[in-house]
Amino acid sequence: MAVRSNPSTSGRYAPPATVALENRAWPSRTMSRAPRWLSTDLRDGNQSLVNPMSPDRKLAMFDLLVGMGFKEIEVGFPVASQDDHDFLRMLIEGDLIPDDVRISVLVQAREELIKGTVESLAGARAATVHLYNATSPQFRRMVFGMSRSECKDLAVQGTRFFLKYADRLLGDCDLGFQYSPEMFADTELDFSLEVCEAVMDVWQPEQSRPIILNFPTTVERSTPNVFADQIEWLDRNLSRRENVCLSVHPHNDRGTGVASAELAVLAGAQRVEGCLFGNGERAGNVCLVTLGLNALTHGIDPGLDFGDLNGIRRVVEWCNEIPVHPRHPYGGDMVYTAFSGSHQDAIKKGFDARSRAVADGADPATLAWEVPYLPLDPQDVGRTYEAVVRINSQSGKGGVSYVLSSRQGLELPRELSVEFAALVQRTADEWGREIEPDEIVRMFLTEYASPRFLTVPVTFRKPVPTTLHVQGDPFVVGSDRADSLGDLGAHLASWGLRVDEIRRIGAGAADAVRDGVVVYADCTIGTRTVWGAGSAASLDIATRSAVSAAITRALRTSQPNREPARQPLLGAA
Ligand SMILES: CC(=O)SCCNC(=O)CCNC(=O)[C@H](O)C(C)(C)COP(=O)(O)OP(=O)(O)OC[C@H]1O[C@@H](n2cnc3c(N)ncnc32)[C@H](O)[C@@H]1OP(=O)(O)O
Ligand SMILES: CC(C)C(=O)C(=O)O
Ligand SMILES: [Mg+2]
Repeated sequence: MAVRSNPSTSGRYAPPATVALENRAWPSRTMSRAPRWLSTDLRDGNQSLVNPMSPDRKLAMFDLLVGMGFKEIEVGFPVASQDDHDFLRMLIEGDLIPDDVRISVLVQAREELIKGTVESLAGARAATVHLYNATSPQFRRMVFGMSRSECKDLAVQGTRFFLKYADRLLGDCDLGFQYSPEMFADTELDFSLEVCEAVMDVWQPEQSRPIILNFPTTVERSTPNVFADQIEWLDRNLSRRENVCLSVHPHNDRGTGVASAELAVLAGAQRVEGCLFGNGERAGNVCLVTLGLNALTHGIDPGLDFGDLNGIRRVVEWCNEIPVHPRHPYGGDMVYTAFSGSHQDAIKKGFDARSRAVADGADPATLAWEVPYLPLDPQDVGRTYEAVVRINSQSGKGGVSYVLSSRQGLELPRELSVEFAALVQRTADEWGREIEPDEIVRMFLTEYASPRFLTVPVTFRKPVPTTLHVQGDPFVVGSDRADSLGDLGAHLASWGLRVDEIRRIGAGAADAVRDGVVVYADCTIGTRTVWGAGSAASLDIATRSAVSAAITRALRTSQPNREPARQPLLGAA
């Protein structure tokens, strides 16, 4: 087969530009606090949708953002469409903007559009006008047909128009100003700086009237380290730095929007613009959920409330009419789920260690989160531990034990869990699908317990050599009060059981043993070791039930044509 030549090697795509930056500082910094966030869900997010949001969807998104704690929200491009304009008016006239929230609106550097934008803000208490024009060589050449100085002049004139109309029309508004050199990442750095300095010469930032300079990777083309270098270079070279809020607006065309934002913050960015779940043009704006929860998992308060992430996701999906990917960091359906055996084993051990620490007095609210394979405690984002472990043919004993323990409070002895996990795995292979937790519980009870004997006392005619694994406290339940495990063995022998050994397992606090004990009997029947399980309020009945179950199993499994487990087991008797 002929191999086609790769276009990247034929000169059609160029390697990224690099930045000559001496002694770059960002690689050795760590983030110590969250940046300011601006949500552009209602602007960059909305402008990228097949169906831009209807007014009720816009309002649901706005309420969500306010509820999460966003203090800066770009609510639209009011001169772009009647819908955007009307929504802005509704927010202002309906007094729907909380006092501590600043709205922002986007506009091109064109006089009539700036005038219309300023007019649309009449009555607003606090607002930022966000002016932009592209500055890259490609745009100057192909889109605007402008020289560098003409392109700079576009930004300068735009700022002047803004001042002119703002002074005339918005006397009482606490008005902020933001400028973005669109296509910043593709623009010569010295030219970006030149344009921003010229804009600042007009705006004259001061402590009481700062400026937001916002640097977008309008189309992400470089690796995040290059963007970080660009931002650190600006951080060093911008004048009036103390009155500049250095903001970034990463897109995700190369799939590195989050990394670009994080490295940019290390490089000096103080503010990040993005969208929830990474909605936005093409491959999206940077995802603010990921950024916020990345901060949280480094012990940094993101200043945003992610406590009901499923609820947040539902609103976002409804507004955007785009589903969130099941593997989306932190918010996807499957991101707290392990199917594979070794992961499940480690997760179960992690949870067990946590339970032990809590039982020893540790406060779960401050106990370090160390459960393997789970970067975040699912409960911190309103998820449960329910789906942390799911069972299919890739699963092992750790996962199966986790399900029985978390669902039913059953703490299986190791040898039994090995045996049962093999049965589950064979069944999953046979069925060719995931096995639900209830099916696993049912499968265990069907296989190892003998409901008929649960409450019926049985005397064994032939002694059955047995090792008992007792979950619960045999000394405080039922009528089998005994002073030691040795006494207990003697007592059980009086019922015809030859008990070779009694082992204690489990803490005994789980549902299954709250009112009694669970006994797992490891019986030697003929030449075989056969397990049975029984649960009852008193130890002797639980034991006889377990041994009876083992004998029944021994008979059943000695039949040559044993039927495979029937599918589905849910609801089976
Ligand atoms: C990277 C981003 O996300 S930027 C935001 C993009 N968002 C949007 O564009 C959504 C809203 N936009 C719109 O609805 C429309 O573009 C409008 C209403 C703003 C303007 O509409 P129109 O003037 O009819 O159309 P259009 O956008 O095609 O105009 C392009 C013209 O504006 C110029 N232009 C484009 N951007 C800018 C800018 N930022 N500043 C000044 N002029 C600009 C172009 O060079 C072009 O000029 P030409 O007509 O002389 O060739
Ligand atoms: C308007 C600007 C900031 C933008 O959205 C971009 O360049 O991506
Ligand atoms: Mg954008």
